[in-house]
Amino acid sequence: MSEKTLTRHFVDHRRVKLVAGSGGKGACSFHSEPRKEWGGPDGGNGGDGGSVIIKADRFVKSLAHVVPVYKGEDGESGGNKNCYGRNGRPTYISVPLGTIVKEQGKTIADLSEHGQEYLAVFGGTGGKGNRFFLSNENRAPMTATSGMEGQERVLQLELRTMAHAGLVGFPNSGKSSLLRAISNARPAVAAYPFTTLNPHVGIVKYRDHEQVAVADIPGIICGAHLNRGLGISFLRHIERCRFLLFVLDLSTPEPWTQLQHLRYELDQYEPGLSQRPQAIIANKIDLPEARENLQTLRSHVTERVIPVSALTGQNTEELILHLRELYDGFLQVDSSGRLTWW
Ligand SMILES: Nc1nc2c(ncn2[C@@H]2O[C@H](COP(=O)(O)OP(=O)(O)OP(=O)(O)O)[C@@H](O)[C@H]2O)c(=O)[nH]1
Ligand SMILES: [Mg+2]
Repeated sequence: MSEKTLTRHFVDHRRVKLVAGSGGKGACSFHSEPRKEWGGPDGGNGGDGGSVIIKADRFVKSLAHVVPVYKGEDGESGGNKNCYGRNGRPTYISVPLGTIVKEQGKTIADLSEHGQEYLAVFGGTGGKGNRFFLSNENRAPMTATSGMEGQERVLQLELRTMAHAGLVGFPNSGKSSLLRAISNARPAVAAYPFTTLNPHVGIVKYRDHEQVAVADIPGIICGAHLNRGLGISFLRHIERCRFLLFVLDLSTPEPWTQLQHLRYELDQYEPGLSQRPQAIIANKIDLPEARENLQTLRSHVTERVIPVSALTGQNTEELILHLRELYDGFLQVDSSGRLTWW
């Protein structure tokens, strides 16, 4: 599948209506000779309706296949000879890891582990057959109830890419080129802004088999929080990143002002987001004008600046090593000793 096709089919939010299955009807029947000792009511209960369950699946990468309405399977009606109706089977909606389930804007589930499930709507209970109503007072009940309706809900699904580090930068600063240079990911690269429309995650592999996931997201411009460019809604994809890699195009005049703008836009999305542990990547160091800007950039910022060329691969080792330092530093901070990221 070409990059363009992938782009078109990537969906990171969906609104879904879920209706669980209704319970089956209880049966009303008698075996022969009612009112005699050996006769009597034998209508079985209806089966319960099937629930609808949202399940995280690491092989699913987008919400594109999620349809607007899901209807759970209804329970079967009960039958004579006290036969119970079959329960409706549960309906599963497979979603990518990192999917948040929201109801009226409030988060109600966060599916971040493979196989994790959220039972979104319960199926209706099956109706009772007339056998259920048999009592000493009433030896020939004629009552059978219908099953209950399944629960109904409208939910929003939102995908938040899960990566340890997020690449943040202006369009054309070389984020995708950098991801290609340091990882196995192959996002599109082109000399026009907003080439990247969807997040891509690349895995940086180390000799000791440790793996660090890095997310490339669309470029941000001044006023993105006012919906300029592609806006900032896709910043949801770096919300979970533990550290940020600001990618600056060092060949542009005053690249440090880019950094200020980026931080401002990040904080508009979520106050304090720009303060995550970070490194500044000064890209395009292969260009002469970039080399001139490097010293001035260093004098403008206190954070570590790593000059690289995503195009030639120059100094990408330093970036890869620093990424590992950030990653190891985070693991030490996590006093629980569990390698939990999200
Ligand atoms: N000379 C030079 N050009 C680079 C370097 N890195 C990227 N480029 C070029 O810059 C242009 C943009 O690169 P991309 O990697 O697509 O930039 P991006 O930041 O992902 O852009 P958007 O997806 O639009 O946000 C391409 O023409 C790249 O070939 C570099 O280190 N040196
Ligand atoms: Mg890109």
